[in-house]
Amino acid sequence: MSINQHIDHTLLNAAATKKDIKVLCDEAKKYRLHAVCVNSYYVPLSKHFLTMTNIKVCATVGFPLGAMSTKAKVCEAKKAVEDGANEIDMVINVGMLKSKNYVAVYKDICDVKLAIGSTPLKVILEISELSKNEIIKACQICIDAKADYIKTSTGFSKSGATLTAIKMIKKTVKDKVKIKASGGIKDYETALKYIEVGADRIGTSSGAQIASESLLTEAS
Ligand SMILES: O=C[C@H](O)COP(=O)(O)O
Repeated sequence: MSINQHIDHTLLNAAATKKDIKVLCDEAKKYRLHAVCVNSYYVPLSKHFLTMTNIKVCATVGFPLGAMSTKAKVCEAKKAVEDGANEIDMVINVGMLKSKNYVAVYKDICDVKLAIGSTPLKVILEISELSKNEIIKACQICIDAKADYIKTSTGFSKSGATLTAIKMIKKTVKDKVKIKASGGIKDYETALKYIEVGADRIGTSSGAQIASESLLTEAS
């Protein structure tokens, strides 16, 4: 499979306009990317721009802090799926993980999972905020909660994905949960490295750039 089918082309800035979402969707169509990833408000508009294509729409939930009530996340996730979202990217309750309230973290994920049925659920850990042990604990909770993907980062914290973290996550989850590397992945070469160490999906605001570089590389 070429790299374009691993890419969630992402636009999550608060100031993103309808025009910006159209550009995002047009780029996803041009390069036949796997999905666009947008804030949940923009799901209907993205579905509209992607009509008659098989490009998925991922909606973020509890983004970017993950610090709201589980009920609020459930409500946002349900509405996004009703609006046509094909995948949900939710942020864990980072504060509860760091407080060792693992039941709250688990329940937060389980309740969203239950609310969205068979829609794939990606759980964002925000690894830049976590120690190595906290990342491993979060991975184990994601396995127990039957998350479909572990996603490293929101792209809104001090740093994003690292190859070291992906290797550690892969070692912990093996093939039980897929991995989405995200945050700071800006070029084709870097994206490939993430796939080589175990990422199944790349979340990036540089999806068009990466896909265009991959075409140039294949052509040369
Ligand atoms: O969800 C993915 C991230 O927001 C993308 O991060 P990025 O803007 O650093 O590419």
